[in-house]
Amino acid sequence: MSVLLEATGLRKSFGPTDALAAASIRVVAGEVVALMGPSGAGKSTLLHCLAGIVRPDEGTVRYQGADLAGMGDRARSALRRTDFGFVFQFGQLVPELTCLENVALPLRLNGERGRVATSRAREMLAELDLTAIAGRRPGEVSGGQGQRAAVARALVTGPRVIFADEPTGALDSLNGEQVMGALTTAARERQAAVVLVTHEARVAAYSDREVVVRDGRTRELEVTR
Ligand SMILES: Nc1ncnc2c1ncn2[C@@H]1O[C@H](COP(=O)(O)OP(=O)(O)OP(=O)(O)O)[C@@H](O)[C@H]1O
Repeated sequence: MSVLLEATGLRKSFGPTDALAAASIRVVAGEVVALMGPSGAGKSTLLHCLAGIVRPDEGTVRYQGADLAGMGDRARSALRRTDFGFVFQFGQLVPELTCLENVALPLRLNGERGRVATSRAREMLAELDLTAIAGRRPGEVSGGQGQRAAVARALVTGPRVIFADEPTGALDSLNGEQVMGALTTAARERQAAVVLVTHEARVAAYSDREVVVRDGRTRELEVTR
């Protein structure tokens, strides 16, 4: 199995708060990893370090062998656009754009022509059973539909890793199940890895592997599925 991401000995402080104390993790191609643990344990900070959004004070993050700290800001931003996808708790779709335009947006930002971007976005929405809402704005769809559109937007560029921070945190359990089902099925079909932050066991149950974060430290949990 090829290692996509490898973080070792991560430390990160925000003023007097040690968000990460000694965090290490490996993510291989195509696996779904859940970062579990109590509120304030450092899960989101770890996710942000892995995605090159936050720079750790100590330790290294390697993506396909390349140290993120050794890349310039532009190279890191380009990597986030081409190789990574993101799903957050509150979708963060652009409210003025339709769902179709939202899903096409990452392709447009990567320089894809409008017609090609629209047609791929349409296919992605269809795959997630969202054709009916293509022309609606995020304010005109349900929370679950909006989150699935956010999943479509994260997947449309064909990323190698999808980072999902509490993607079902604002949903009821039925919608949460649908979003997790859509995210993990589509990711597995594409051999994309998913790094998922959650504190809910039923959400973590969609993962292949659980890593517990406590007081900024990581611990691998043995799970049998
Ligand atoms: N930008 C920031 N500035 C100051 N403190 C921060 C910042 N980001 C995180 N922290 C602090 O670092 C610690 C870890 O936060 P983090 O968000 O990583 O935890 P978490 O496990 O994701 O929590 P939750 O489950 O509540 O989202 C917390 O004490 C938090 O208050």
